[in-house]
Amino acid sequence: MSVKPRAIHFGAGNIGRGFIAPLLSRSGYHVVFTDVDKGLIDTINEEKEYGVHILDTNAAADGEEAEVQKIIHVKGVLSTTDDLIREIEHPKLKLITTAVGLPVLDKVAPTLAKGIRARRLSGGGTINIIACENAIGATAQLAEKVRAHLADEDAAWAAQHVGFANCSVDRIVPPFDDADSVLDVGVEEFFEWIVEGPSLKGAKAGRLDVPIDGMTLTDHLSAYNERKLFTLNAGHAITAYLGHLKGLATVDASIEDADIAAVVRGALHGEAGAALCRKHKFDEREHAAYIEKIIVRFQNAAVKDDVVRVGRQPLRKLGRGDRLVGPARMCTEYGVAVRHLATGIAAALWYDNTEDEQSVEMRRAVAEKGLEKYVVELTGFEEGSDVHQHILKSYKELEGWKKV
Ligand SMILES: NC(=O)C1=CN([C@@H]2O[C@H](COP(=O)(O)OP(=O)(O)OC[C@H]3O[C@@H](n4cnc5c(N)ncnc54)[C@H](O)[C@@H]3O)[C@@H](O)[C@H]2O)C=CC1
Ligand SMILES: O=P(O)(O)OC[C@H]1O[C@](O)(CO)[C@@H](O)[C@@H]1O
Repeated sequence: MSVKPRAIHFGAGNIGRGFIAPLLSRSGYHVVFTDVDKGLIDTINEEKEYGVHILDTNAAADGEEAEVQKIIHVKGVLSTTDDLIREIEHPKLKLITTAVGLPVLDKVAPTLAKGIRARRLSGGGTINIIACENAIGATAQLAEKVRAHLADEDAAWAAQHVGFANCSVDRIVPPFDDADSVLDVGVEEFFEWIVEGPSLKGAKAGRLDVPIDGMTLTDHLSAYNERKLFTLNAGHAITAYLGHLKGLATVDASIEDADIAAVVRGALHGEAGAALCRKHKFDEREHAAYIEKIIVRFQNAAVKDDVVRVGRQPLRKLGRGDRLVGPARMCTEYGVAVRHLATGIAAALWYDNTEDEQSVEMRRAVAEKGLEKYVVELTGFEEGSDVHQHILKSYKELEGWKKV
């Protein structure tokens, strides 16, 4: 039996293979992927390794080959079988992570509950669970869903032996098909994984028994979470929706457009950034540098990130606490005028992609309910309020941006 500590990662997709597993693997964990996709799990078990290609725009411009990091000795188990429950019982298991998409946590929760019960009955030790999804408090949401499936004695055991820690994950990992193996992934060099330290359980409370190289622990996660979601994700979404409107295919092409870059910079520096600095007391100069570094990441042509990937599921992205309406609401709370963010929200409302169910539902609702009422329903900004008016005004103006 391997003596290595083990980690199970739910979702062997882009973030799982391209971000979380590489950090776990280089920190000495044996990584077990679990996924609903049988073909993917079979391939993981056949190939047992894959490459992480670092997509660096400068190297690509100089005609250099991308650096490839090999991830070896990985294993896969199908998430719908009892093999997964046996993995959760495994005495060497230390950590469970997820990157499946926020709505899928509903499906992961009953399996985790079953695994926690099995672990208790088999005398297993303490584990930690971290949901690496693009949402504030994703692990807390998962914890609540898991508890709903636990019997009292299992819940009592879990309260002692299972840590649920929220986190913020940041690395752009688009779909990648420039390699021979379907398991290979292409990633930007940058990454940031910030985890709520006080929620971790183990030999020493507040930290992992086997630390992860590249993971930062913090006592102030909510500030970092909002900083990331309301900057990286906000700017990314605005770039994608405006790019789509102008008929541009990728994020790098969109951010090269001067009109789009002006809206993105206006939204991030003068609005979301101003509100974040007021709320969390971030140093203004450091925050401005953080924003500009993100814009350089968007400009990375080697990443070739499709606007339809970044704009996927617009209704989720228009959620009240999410990347567009969230910072706009924070602005109103901290006395910052909302203009460019209103343009971003309007651009999201224009997002018309028949292959995206949420886009279809949203465009139908705009037509059936009328924009005025629908904006109130989605954003909570009252009809006639300053932000509501600016969303409507931008929506009209953006019609002129549409590629005919
Ligand atoms: N791709 C990126 O650059 C980033 C993504 N994220 C977040 O990470 C999460 C995953 O995103 P991606 O990796 O891009 O998606 P993806 O679609 O590449 O991977 C998701 C994987 O989850 C699997 N899955 C679906 N239902 C499952 C279930 N019930 N049990 C186990 N596996 C299941 C899918 O088969 C797929 O392999 C999302 O919440 C996303 O917002 C966060 C930061 C960066
Ligand atoms: O994964 P989501 O929430 O649909 O949004 C795409 C966003 O997530 C990322 O994949 C990573 O943070 C970004 O590339 C993008 O802003």
